[in-house]
Amino acid sequence: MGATMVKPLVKNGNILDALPSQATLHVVMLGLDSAGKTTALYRLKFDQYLNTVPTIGFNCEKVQCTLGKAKGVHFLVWDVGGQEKLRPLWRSYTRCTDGILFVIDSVDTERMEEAKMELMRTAKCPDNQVRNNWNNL
Ligand SMILES: Nc1nc2c(ncn2[C@@H]2O[C@H](COP(=O)(O)OP(=O)(O)OP(=O)(O)O)[C@@H](O)[C@H]2O)c(=O)[nH]1
Ligand SMILES: [Mg+2]
Repeated sequence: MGATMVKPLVKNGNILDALPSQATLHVVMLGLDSAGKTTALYRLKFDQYLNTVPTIGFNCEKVQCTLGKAKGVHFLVWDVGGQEKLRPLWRSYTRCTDGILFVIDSVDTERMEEAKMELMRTAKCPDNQVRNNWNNL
């Protein structure tokens, strides 16, 4: 499992240096079905590997960073179902978010091209272009 940030919050410099303390940032987790999104979310939230079922709709958890430069920052993580029939809905989740995590199952080589296509489609969406504006936080 791996993840790529396709909507960076700042153009230059360390993203963690730019985070206001005590901020709550909205992050959307995307990726093909069975990529491991919900598993990763529950690992972040509960520090455990839990059994999952395919997500129809979304899961949402607030995760607080307790270490390092991001200490005190909260992330509201939206984990959206990755089945093909659900992917047209991704845009409505990414439109007003601070960041996107794209999760890939690195051993699923047969679907790597499909994952790449969906990642590129997400990255090219005009709503998801880089913005460099902290005024709304
Ligand atoms: N071996 C291994 N299995 C994993 C890993 N992450 C997830 N899995 C398994 O892969 C399956 C799918 O994981 P989910 O987290 O439900 O996948 P998802 O991306 O949320 O899938 P959708 O909700 O359908 O979009 C489950 O059986 C997990 O236990 C991992 O890092 N390693
Ligand atoms: Mg899921």
